[in-house]
Amino acid sequence: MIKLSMKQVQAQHGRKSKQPCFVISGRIIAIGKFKDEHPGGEDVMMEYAGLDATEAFESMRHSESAKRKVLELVIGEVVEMSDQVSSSDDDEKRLTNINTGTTSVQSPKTPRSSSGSRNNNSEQDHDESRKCSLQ
Ligand code: HEM
Repeated sequence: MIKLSMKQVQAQHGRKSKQPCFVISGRIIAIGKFKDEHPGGEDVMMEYAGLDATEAFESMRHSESAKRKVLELVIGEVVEMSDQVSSSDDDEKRLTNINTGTTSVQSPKTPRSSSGSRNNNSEQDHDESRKCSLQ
């Protein structure tokens, strides 16, 4: 079972992806195998690739067996990444903000040798925060 945010479903499982999926009731559904057999046609299925198809699915008043079929095609669930972050600790919040910001662009250009002058070597690279992850 994979866990993705809605944005990731959109980015990784859209029409043109290897494994198109849509979401029904928070479940990520692989369209591929079933789309050719779908009594309502392949096109309507692909139209929702990468999107939330819950309303469309419900509005067509699918039968119980159609609903069971949906469950067979589940490959994962949608989680909103921001919900996963523990908010119990102020430090964590701060690190998370850094993570979603621009931390990755710290180039380690601290000249150790050559010029010899260590004057302004403010070693900001000690920043442990980069180890923090959103998972
Ligand atoms: C994995 C998801 C889906 C499954 C397993 C599925 C399955 C089925 C099945 C078994 C039927 C035959 C009638 C029934 O038993 O209810 C059906 C009909 C239909 N489905 Fe889906 N469906 C899915 C998603 C969708 C979506 C997203 C749409 C978009 C609108 C859609 C549109 C339709 C339509 C229009 C029909 C009626 C076809 C007709 O009677 O001519 N289905 N579907």
